Amino acid sequence: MSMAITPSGDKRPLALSVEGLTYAFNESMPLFANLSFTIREGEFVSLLAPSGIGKTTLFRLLAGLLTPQGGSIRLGAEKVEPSGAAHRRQSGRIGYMPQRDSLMPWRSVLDNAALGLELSGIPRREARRRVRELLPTFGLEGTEEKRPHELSGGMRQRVSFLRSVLGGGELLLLDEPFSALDAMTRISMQEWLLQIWEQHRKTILFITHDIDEALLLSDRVLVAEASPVSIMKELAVALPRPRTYQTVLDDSFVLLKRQALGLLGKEAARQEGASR
Ligand SMILES: Nc1ncnc2c1ncn2[C@@H]1O[C@H](COP(=O)(O)OP(=O)(O)OP(=O)(O)O)[C@@H](O)[C@H]1O
Repeated sequence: MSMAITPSGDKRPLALSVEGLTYAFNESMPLFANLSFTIREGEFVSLLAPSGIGKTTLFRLLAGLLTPQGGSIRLGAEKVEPSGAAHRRQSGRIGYMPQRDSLMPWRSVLDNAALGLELSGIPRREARRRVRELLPTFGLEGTEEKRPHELSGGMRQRVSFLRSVLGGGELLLLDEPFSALDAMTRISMQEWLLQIWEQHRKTILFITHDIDEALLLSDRVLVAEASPVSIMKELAVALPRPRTYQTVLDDSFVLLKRQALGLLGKEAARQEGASR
């Protein structure tokens, strides 16, 4: 169950539905205890969580790589089953973008970005055609034949994101994709992601430690404070779109951030104060 600070009248179908999820690697340290939350189709949801809380484990559960010890996970109407035919069908329905790009150093931008499509059985020629079509939108025009070491960190993350968008079905899991970037690149990547998302409206679950990033990008922020994660606090972000980095200076943003810090408690407010 999640505790909503703003009621939602959203009627879009559910893209992801987690109900009563329970999981522990060992009994003395449960990671999830009866956790429930949903994401609607086309929604951008951030999960604001400290390190070590179990986000990688959550992603593995959502992708059907681990079996819940209690509760259920549904992608659309279909239950995630960690084995058998259902899992094979589902494995293409989730796209995953890790913290650091996992591009293959010997492959060109074109071939790296086409990899997700190739793995889902699309012939190489067709996969490359689809990548070429999207390169300008992703700010990667003219980089087709470059190798990853010839690109900046931001460009590498864009290639990685392009691969996830092309290869990964209806739900994209983004695992702190900008945390390794310097502050300026990070801001331009956030603005870029806002633009891309507004064009594609993919369903996104975005993990971050950064309150500004979560509020700037999302429709809704879920807050996981401590292990085991059980009831997540929830904040609806009703800021108008399109948003740009300037949005963080608006009074309505500052008000919302104050609300978020209140939800997160004193510890987060102290850390936030220390980092300014
Ligand atoms: N295969 C495993 N066997 C036993 N314990 C595990 C295993 N995988 C993870 N853990 C433990 O579960 C906890 C959560 O791990 P997880 O990697 O999911 O956290 P995380 O939030 O992704 O961490 P970080 O932000 O540091 O990447 C950690 O204490 C970790 O040591």
